[in-house]
Amino acid sequence: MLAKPLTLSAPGKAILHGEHAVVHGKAALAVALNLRTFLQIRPSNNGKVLICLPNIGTSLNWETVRLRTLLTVFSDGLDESKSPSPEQMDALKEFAGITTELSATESLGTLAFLYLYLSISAKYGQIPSVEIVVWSELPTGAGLGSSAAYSVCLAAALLTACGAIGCPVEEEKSVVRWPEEELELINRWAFRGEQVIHGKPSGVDNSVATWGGVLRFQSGKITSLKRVPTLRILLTNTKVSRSTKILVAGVKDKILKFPAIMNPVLASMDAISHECESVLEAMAESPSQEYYPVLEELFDINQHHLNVIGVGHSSLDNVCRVTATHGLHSKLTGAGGGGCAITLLRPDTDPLMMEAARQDLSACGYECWETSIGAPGICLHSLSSLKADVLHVFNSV
Ligand SMILES: Nc1ncnc2c1ncn2[C@@H]1O[C@H](COP(=O)(O)OP(=O)(O)OP(=O)(O)O)[C@@H](O)[C@H]1O
Ligand SMILES: C[C@@](O)(CCO)CC(=O)[O-]
Ligand SMILES: [Mg+2]
Repeated sequence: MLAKPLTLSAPGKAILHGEHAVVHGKAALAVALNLRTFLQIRPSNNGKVLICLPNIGTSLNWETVRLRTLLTVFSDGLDESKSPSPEQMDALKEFAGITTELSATESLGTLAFLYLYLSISAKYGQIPSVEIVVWSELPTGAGLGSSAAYSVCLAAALLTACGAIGCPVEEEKSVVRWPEEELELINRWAFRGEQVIHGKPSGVDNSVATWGGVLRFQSGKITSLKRVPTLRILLTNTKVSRSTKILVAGVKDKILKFPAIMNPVLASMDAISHECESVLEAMAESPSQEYYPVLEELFDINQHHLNVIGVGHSSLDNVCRVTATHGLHSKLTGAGGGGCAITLLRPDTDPLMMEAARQDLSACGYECWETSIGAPGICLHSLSSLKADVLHVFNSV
């Protein structure tokens, strides 16, 4: 099916408000970042499937005839709205020889790939021999949606290789996107990849990686915000590792243990997302500095809430404290427990003060960088449009 190599990419995301609450049916506001995951898929004629994941130091390959033996486990319930079953996951773990020797990072990335490869192959009756390389500008497991960008890239590449979606070509365009109904299919399959990695994802991260821009997400309903002001955001990676799956499970336990205490907190997080959306709309309508104190206060309140539901970390509190000494407001983003924080910058934030804040954060061992928001979702690239560092990775593996 695949005639030539394809290169595609999907963005990471930052959640402004609503992380964790969104898993329990509340609203989240999320923005696509200009940090992306790139995937190259190449047709192969050696009867093997190879996956190379340089970010996590993994390179694995399997004979397609061996993969074919697993298809029966994946051919019941071919509806893409089904969740991965425990039997399917056990079969994959046994096949891939996943034991405690493999780190969770490697095993989850491998399992998500095998799950999507076999489910999409079973559904569309193809078992393509391909080589796949995935490389990301995003830190892995740091709250910026690396798992969703990975799942969206895999879903788009495998659906294209199996002929389930077309390969959009527009002469003279360096970047092209799939039509809306094909994006919906990519997003549905990517959600299943996220289920392998996260356990119980809400779907917000894969939706942002698929559609890009700025989204409100609630109970599976995706609304693109058409008019948003230009926001400046500083990202800080505390480099404290954590797992979204474990954090999401911890919040669920707390809600079950203390429903009367936790549910009002989730309701308040929902109200914060709605309030923030109204403020962003008003700012887009008539830009004014007067909205910033409101956005900053919402960051502060939500950061306290996230600590209450048990997803804070001393390193994240430290980012808030350090940035506050420079008059800036921060909160964790994504699953928390370490990983990244976001700091709101005003259009007129003094560059010297910003530099002082960055130096203080670096002195704590954190990495920080300013990012722009609202990047495009999953897209196909022409080789000539790829940046040198991305090309270098693909040419060297
Ligand atoms: N580029 C990549 N190569 C291989 N595996 C990846 C890559 N990016 C993400 N993964 C997989 O995703 C897992 C990290 O997912 P996790 O959901 O815990 O973090 P995140 O998506 O970065 O943060 P959050 O979900 O809070 O936004 C890794 O352990 C790995 O299995
Ligand atoms: C923590 C969480 O709300 C966001 C992770 O980026 C999980 C999810 O929505 O799937
Ligand atoms: Mg994730």
